[in-house]
Amino acid sequence: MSIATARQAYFVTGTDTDVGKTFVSSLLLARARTQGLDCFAIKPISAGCSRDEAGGLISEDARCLQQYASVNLIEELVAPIKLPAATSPHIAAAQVGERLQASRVVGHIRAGMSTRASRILVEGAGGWRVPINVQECISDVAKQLHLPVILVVGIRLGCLNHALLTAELIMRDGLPLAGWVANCLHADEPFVAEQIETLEKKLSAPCLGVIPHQADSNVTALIDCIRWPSELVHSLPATKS
Ligand SMILES: Nc1ncnc2c1ncn2[C@@H]1O[C@H](COP(=O)(O)OP(=O)(O)OP(=O)(O)O)[C@@H](O)[C@H]1O
Ligand SMILES: C[C@H](N)[C@H](N)CCCCCC(=O)O
Ligand SMILES: [Mg+2]
Repeated sequence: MSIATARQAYFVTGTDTDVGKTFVSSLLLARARTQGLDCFAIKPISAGCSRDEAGGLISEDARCLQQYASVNLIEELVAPIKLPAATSPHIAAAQVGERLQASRVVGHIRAGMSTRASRILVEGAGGWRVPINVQECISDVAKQLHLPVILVVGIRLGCLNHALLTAELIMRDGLPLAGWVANCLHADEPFVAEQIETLEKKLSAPCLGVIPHQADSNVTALIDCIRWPSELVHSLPATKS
């Protein structure tokens, strides 16, 4: 098995909710797919699910991720925990009389990850320290999985503080930050280049891509804007012997 086809799995977090974790994960899947790699993503906790005609819960994130995956997982594996309220997972769970537990969430993810693939993503819920119960956060799920982390930075005013705090916490939690992605959420955002330059200087992990605002949300047109962390390793210049 070559390095390119060896299994690589990452936990995808963001500087906040709605910063493009699903969008960037879809883009990474689309890229892996064009490289002929087996890939899929799991969205372990989906809060804010809509309802189908039969009253069943729909995880829009999971549907989007499945659309770009090349490995077709059953819905229960892609989106094992679906909650109707569009709020923090611990509140959404309490609304339906449930209590989430990191070890059980991890069990669901491991079940999904037992499917063979070269590239696997696990999308978090909101940002790194989003509570899943009174004691535990979504970061505890990532920690128990021991996965390297990809940080999606939604480029907007305030993202520098959020990105630097998140990167610091990921490393303090003992997980490697495999890379970060600058996701341009808005077409008319001022000082985009300056903010990205600041992050390049202050974050120790590599930038995996700068994703422009894409009005029609068509990720396929953007596959050259991003790299998987392993691709950066391969693009490093060879050392002289
Ligand atoms: N580069 C972009 N260009 C245009 N629209 C974008 C871009 N990135 C994200 N969006 C849009 O912003 C919205 C939020 O993105 P997304 O759903 O990926 O966020 P998220 O971080 O996954 O949120 P959640 O915390 O709910 O999982 C979506 O409507 C998405 O299509
Ligand atoms: C419902 C939403 N789209 C996310 N899935 C959950 C976001 C939780 C954010 C909690 C918080 O940081 O205050
Ligand atoms: Mg999402």
